[in-house]
Amino acid sequence: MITLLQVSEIPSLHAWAGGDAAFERLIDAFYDRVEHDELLAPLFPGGVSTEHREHVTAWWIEVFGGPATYTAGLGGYHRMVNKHVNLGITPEQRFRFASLMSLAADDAGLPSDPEFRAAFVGYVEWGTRIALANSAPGADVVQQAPVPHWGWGVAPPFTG
Ligand code: HEM
Repeated sequence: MITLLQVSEIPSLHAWAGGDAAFERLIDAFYDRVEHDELLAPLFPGGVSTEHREHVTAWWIEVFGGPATYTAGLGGYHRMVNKHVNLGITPEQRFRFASLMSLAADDAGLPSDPEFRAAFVGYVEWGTRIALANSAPGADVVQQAPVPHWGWGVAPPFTG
């Protein structure tokens, strides 16, 4: 028998993933892979700093429904978007970035259920395509927007 959750009972993706600690593991695992990747490492000369890892972790936590620390303390969407301006990300780099994110989710022991991973890769696909577009030289970049709040999409968590 299938149990349907009331909308108010559906956990955030942040809670389902395991809270802040899960995103810290995810982003560390991701950048550990980036540092050894021939396509992505050149974007981070000298390696990926602890500060960068912490900032990106805060972004992901906020997007997935945790505390809004990136907006409150780091500069929000405006800061993030300007970090990508003029990077000139190639389609190959975008695809590698998205692929390493999925592998890092396994490395970090994030939930592997189909619903969570569908939402996860949905955000990765969306975010990397926006980063690619914004990074093109001369791109018309939207400077101010709320940090997105990602959700479960069409498939809320399966509880049996
Ligand atoms: C879901 C997609 C993405 C998210 C959520 C994301 C998130 C972020 C955030 C939050 C920052 C700023 C960190 C800070 O505040 O200091 C950042 C910087 C950066 N991102 Fe992304 N990013 C994405 C896609 C990409 C892609 C596809 C690439 C390249 C292949 C990329 C390369 C970089 C680089 C090189 C920086 C550092 C720039 C600098 O400090 O000068 N990002 N990213």
